Amino acid sequence: MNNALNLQNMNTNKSFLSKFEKPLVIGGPCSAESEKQMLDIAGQLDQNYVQVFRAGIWKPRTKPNSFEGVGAIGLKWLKKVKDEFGFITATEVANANHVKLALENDVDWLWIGARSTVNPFTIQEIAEALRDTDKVVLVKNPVNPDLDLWIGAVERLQAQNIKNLGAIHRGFSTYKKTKYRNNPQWQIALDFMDKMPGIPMICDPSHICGNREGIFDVAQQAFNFEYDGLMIESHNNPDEAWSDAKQQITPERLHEILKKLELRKSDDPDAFYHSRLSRLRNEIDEADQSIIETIGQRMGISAQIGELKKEHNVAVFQPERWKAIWESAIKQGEKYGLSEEFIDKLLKAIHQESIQHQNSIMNQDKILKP
Ligand SMILES: O=C(O)C(=O)C[C@]1(C(=O)O)C=C[C@@H](O)C=C1
Repeated sequence: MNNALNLQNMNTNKSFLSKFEKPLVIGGPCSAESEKQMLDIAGQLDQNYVQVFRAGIWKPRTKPNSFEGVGAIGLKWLKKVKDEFGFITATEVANANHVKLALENDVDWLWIGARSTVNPFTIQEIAEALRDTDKVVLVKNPVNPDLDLWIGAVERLQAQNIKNLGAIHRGFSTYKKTKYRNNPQWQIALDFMDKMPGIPMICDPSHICGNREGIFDVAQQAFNFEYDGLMIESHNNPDEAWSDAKQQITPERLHEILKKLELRKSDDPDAFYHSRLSRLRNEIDEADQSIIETIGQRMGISAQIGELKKEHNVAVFQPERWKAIWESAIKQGEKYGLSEEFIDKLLKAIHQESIQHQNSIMNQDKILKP
C-alpha cells in the first residue's frame, strides 16, 4: 500500500459534516470591510440555510495596489459575528502567521486558497502551523488543473495529523476566455472525490462563475454530482463590494437560490427504476464497445495510409485534410447536439493517436547505428 493510501485511510473523517443538515452552506462576504458590514450581513443571513459565515481578511490579489484585505482587525469582527449570531466562522489563511492570528482569535474553520494550494512550501508551512488541530481545514483546488497538487496539499495536512479536512472546488484558470471566470473542469473534482472518498467536497460557484447569473446552475450541477456543500459569497451591497463585486449576491438572493436547489440522492430502491436503469446501462455498454471497435478499425485504415505514405515518402501530417475532417465532424456533431468543445477534443485525440501510429510505421527499421 502506498503512503498516500495509507494516510487517506488513517486520517479520513467526514464526521465534522454529520451535525449539519445537508447541504452545508458557507455564506458571507468575499472580504471583511468593516464591523458594521460584517454584522449587517450576518444579521441578514438565515441560519436555516447558512451555517458557516465566511469573510476574507487577507486577500491575495493578482495586481498590486488592489484592496488586499483589512488584516487582523477583521478577526475581531468575525469573533463578534460568532458571539452575536452564533455562526461558525471561517477565513482564508496563506501563511503560518495568518494561522497563528486566526487561532488566537478563535476562528472556527480555515480555508487555503487556490494560489496557496499550488505551492507545496506554503502548504507545508500552513500544515505545520496547524499540526494536531481539530479545526476544520478546507483546501481549494490549485489555480492550475493539477489533481495531484490538490491531493498532495490534503496529504500534507493529513501528515500533520489534521483530521477534519474538506476540499473546495472553485474552478481552474484558463488563458482562453470561457463563460466562466474559472473553468469548472468537473472531471478533476470528480476524480478527487473518487481518490479521496473521505474528504467532503464543497463547490464554490461564486469563483467558478465570476458573475451572479450563473451561480444557481453551477450550484445545481454540484448537487447533481452529490457534492456535500456550497460556499457562496454574499454581501449586503454587492455592487459596492471592495473585492469581487460582480460575483457577490445579496443574502436574500442567496436564500432564493438555496430554496430552489434540488438535492440528489445516490440511489433509489424503486424496482422499476433499477430495471430500466440496468437496461439502459447495457445499451451504454454496447454503444461504448462499438465506439472502441470503430476507432480500432479507423486506426487500421490509418496504418494502411501510413504504409502508403512511407512508400511514397509523404509527410504524416496533412493539415488540409485534417482541417476538412475536423470541420465536417463539428457539423455532424451539431446534428446530434454534441458541443464543438467535445467534438474538438474527441477528434484531436483520435488524430493524435492516428499520427502516432503512422509515425511509428515511418520510423520502423530506421535505427540509427551509433
Ligand atoms: O488523410 C490522411 O493523410 C491520414 O493519414 C489520416 C489522418 C487522420 O487520421 O485523420 C491522419 C493524418 C493526417 O494529418 C490527416 C488525417
